[in-house]
Amino acid sequence: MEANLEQAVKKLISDFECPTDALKHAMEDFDELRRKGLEKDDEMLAMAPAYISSVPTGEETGDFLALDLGGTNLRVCWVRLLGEGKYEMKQSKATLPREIVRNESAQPLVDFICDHIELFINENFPEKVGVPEKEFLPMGFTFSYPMSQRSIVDTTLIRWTKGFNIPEAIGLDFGSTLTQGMKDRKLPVVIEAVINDTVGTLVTRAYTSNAYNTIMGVIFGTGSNGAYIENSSDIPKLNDAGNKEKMLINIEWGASSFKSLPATRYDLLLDHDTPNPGRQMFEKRVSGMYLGELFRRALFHLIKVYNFNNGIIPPSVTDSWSLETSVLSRIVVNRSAENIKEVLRPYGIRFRDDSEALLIYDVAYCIGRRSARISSVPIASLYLTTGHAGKKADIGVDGSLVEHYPNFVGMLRDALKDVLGEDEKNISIGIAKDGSGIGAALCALQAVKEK
Ligand SMILES: Nc1ncnc2c1ncn2[C@@H]1O[C@H](COP(=O)(O)OP(=O)(O)OP(=O)(O)O)[C@@H](O)[C@H]1O
Repeated sequence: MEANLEQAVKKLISDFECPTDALKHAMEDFDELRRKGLEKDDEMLAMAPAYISSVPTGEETGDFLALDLGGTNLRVCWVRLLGEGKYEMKQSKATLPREIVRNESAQPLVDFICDHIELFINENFPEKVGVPEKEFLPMGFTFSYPMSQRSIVDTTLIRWTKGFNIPEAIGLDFGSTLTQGMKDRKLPVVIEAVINDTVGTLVTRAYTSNAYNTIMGVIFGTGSNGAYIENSSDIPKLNDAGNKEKMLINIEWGASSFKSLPATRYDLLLDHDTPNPGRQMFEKRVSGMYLGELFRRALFHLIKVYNFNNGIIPPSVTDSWSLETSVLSRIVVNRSAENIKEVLRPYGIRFRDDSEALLIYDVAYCIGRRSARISSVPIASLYLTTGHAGKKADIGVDGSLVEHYPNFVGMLRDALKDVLGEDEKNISIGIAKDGSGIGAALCALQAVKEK
C-alpha cells in the first residue's frame, strides 16, 4: 500500500466527519427554515399541508388500490386494511425508465403508469372492467415530489427532484393529468387522495405500530424527506384548516442547505454536475440516489492522484452514476478484505494488499455514516421544537437506504444521542414497511370518510 494513499484516505474520512457542533448549528438553521416555510410559500422548505388531520388508530378497515410513484420504482398495489394494525397487500412493481422520467412531455410517464394500472386491473379485478363510475375502485396516490395542496386531491407540482426532469408537468396537478389518462383508457379507478411518501410512512407507522405517539414519517430512499404533525394554529400560511386542530405537513427537507455543515470536494463536484446545482443540498449528502456517486468520485480521486488501482480508471469509475448505493451496503456489511475485493472486482477495482481493501471500506463507511449523522438534524430539531422534548415519541422510517444500509438506524441514533443527550432514549424508530402503499390506502379511506 502506498503511504500517500493512506494519508489521502485519512484526510477524506476527516472531510466526511460531521462534528456534533456542526449538527447542532444545522438544527438551528433547520428550525428557522421550517418556520419560514410555515409562514409563506416559495421558501426553501415547502412545508406543504397534506390535508390529513389525524393519524390512524390501527382499527381502520377497507379495500383500496394504491399507486406509488417513487424516484426509482412505480408500484401498483391492492391493499386490504384488516384493523388491529394488520393488512393484506398485493403489488406489482416496475422500474421507471430514464427516458420517461427525463422527457419534455409528461405523456410517456402517464402512459407508462396507465399501462401498469391496466395490467394490474386485468389480472386482479377483471370484473371491474366497464363498470359505471360509482363502482370504480378507490385509489390513494403516493406522489413523492414537492407539491402544494389545496385539498387532499388538488395538488400543484412545485418542481421535480430525484433526477426527474419533465418540465411540462411543473405547475400542474399531476393527479388530474393522470385521471385524464385513466379516463382516456376507461380504467375503472378514482383517485381519492394524493399524498407524499413521508405522510404515507407516518400514517402507516401509526397504523401498524401500536405506539400511539408516532410523530414523524421519514424517507431514506432515492431522496430523503420527512412529514410531521403540526398545530393548524401554528401554520400562518394556512387560510382554511377546516376546523381541524392538527395538520400533517410534508416538509421537503431534501431541499435544506445547512451552511454550518462542511462540504467536501466530492459534494461540490457532484452538485456542479447535477441538473439542479445549488439545490437539494441535504438530499445530495444523504439520500440513496447520491451516496454511490459520492463514493465513485472518491475512488476517482484516489486513483487519479494517489495511484490507487495502479492508476487505472475503469469505466465504473469514469462514468457518472455507475456505482449504485447498494454497492456501499455490500461493502459495509462485512469489514473483511475478502468481501471488499469480491464486491469491487466486477467494477474493475484491484488491491495491492488487504490493508488497501480495508481503506476503501473506510471510505464507503464514512459516506454512509455522514448520511446517517446529517439525518439526525431535522429529526432532532422537530422533536425538540414541536413539543415533544422529554416525552416518548415514535418515528416511522422507510426506503431502501434505511432498510438495507447496514446499521443506518444505529448510526442515526448515535448522532441523535450526540445532539439530544438522554432524550435520545425517548425516541423509538421503526420501519414502516410498505409505507407508500398502506399509507395511500389509509389516506384514501380518510378522504372517503370525510366526503
Ligand atoms: N441495498 C441498498 N442499500 C442502500 N441503498 C440502496 C440499496 N438498494 C437500493 N438503494 C438505493 O435506494 C434508492 C431507491 O430507494 P427506494 O427503493 O426506497 O425507492 P423509491 O421509493 O423509488 O424512492 P423514494 O421513496 O425516495 O422516491 C436508490 O437510490 C438506490 O440507490
